[in-house]
Amino acid sequence: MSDSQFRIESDSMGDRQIPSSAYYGIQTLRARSNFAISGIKPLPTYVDACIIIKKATAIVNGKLECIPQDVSQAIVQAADEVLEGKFRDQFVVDVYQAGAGTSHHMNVNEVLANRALEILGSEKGNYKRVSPNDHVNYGQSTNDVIPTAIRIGGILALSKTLYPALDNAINAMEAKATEFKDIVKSGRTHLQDAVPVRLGDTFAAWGQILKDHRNRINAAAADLQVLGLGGSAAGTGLNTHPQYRVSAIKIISELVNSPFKEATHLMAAMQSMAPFVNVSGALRNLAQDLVKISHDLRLMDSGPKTGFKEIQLPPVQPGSSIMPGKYNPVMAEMTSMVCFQVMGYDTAISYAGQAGQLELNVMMPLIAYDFIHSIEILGNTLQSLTSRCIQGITALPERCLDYAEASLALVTALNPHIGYLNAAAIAKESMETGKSLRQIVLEKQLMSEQELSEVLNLKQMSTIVREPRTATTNS
Ligand SMILES: N[C@@H](CC(=O)O)C(=O)O
Repeated sequence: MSDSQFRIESDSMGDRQIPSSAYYGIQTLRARSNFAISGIKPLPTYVDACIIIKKATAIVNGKLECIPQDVSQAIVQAADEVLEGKFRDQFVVDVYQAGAGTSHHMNVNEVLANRALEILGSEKGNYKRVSPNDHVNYGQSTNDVIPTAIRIGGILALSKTLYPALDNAINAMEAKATEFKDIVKSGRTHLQDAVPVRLGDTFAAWGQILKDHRNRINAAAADLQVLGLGGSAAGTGLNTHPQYRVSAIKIISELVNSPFKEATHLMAAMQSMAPFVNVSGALRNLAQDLVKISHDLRLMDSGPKTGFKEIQLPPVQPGSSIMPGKYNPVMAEMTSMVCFQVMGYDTAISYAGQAGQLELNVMMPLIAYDFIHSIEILGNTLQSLTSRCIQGITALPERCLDYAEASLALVTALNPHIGYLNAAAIAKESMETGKSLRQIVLEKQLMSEQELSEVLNLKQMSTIVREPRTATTNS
């Protein structure tokens, strides 16, 4: 390549050739060659969060005359361009990188500085005019910017991806609860026949489970609103203007449209990863119940000829490369796998979360990726599961009723009338002789026909007991 394809940049370690077209600079270049680890680049939401911080700090540092006005404006314009989706291929440092995230942070500083230089009519790399460290990073350190960016990234991912997906999933479950409210099916506990339930209530319960998780996640996420920006390198705020912190956080709140506030103690906000561990725990909790739900969907859909087949999941693609006409519960299978990944991320986040030392936790790049990715893949999964599976589920009411009627656990309803031991003997005889519960009870003259019909009423048995009904019964 000819020299014009490169510019020379220098740092404390010497000179390096940088491709002329690149907006990143020498620190990014070094990090890129040091960390050829996973090939995974920073998540766009994480880049957004970092750029939002840089935009807010450039505005405030300009107003406070810590950096020149024109430089401030050019950085803000550069930040806006990145937020619009430009220069995204310039964020190139591997997820597994320098502790604390200094490499990604410098990548952000360099891209903004070089684009700001262009906006001001200067050459990329002319860092005397706009410096990644002295201007874009004025009053900041990786150590306060990155924990702030993870918080903002978490809030962005929750509000754009996970919350809407959870709300859709909850609505879909509630719609199915209404649609299937009269369908009686056999309950199963220990995977053995149990007393009857309603298919609608199965979906209503899942809706409630998801609602409870949304509340848990939302409660845990309150901690993400507390920012330690302004602490700079060690939480003391060295090199920051006294009015910078409050103003920057105010602007961030406006940009994200979410009410952030200052940390009570900047060192605490820098050292402790507890907010991420806490939200990640809530995500893990959701993932665990989602695994349960997706496994239930697979069981209830199993068949078509040799399984439960109480419900039909909508076929979305041919299931087999060799078995023709087979449709597999692929959306539920995918859901389980994503949930296992979320649980894995939570384990990694908890290891990283306890690995802080003295003023800093340097494991933040891992936390940033795993935390934001967890939220996003859970959100995307729920969105796809809802639209491609839950909303299209149909029921097979006769199949459900057949199982419910065949269940020996129906005998449970006889307990209050003939006692547990008599009921157990009837169930045993029914199992051994193939006679129906009804036939045996009548043969033994334990109850009248009319009494039996009232007690062995599957609709009644599967209706959830609620306060008014209890009150009527008691009165
Ligand atoms: N993480 C760096 C500081 C920085 O990049 O701002 C350190 O403490 O060495």
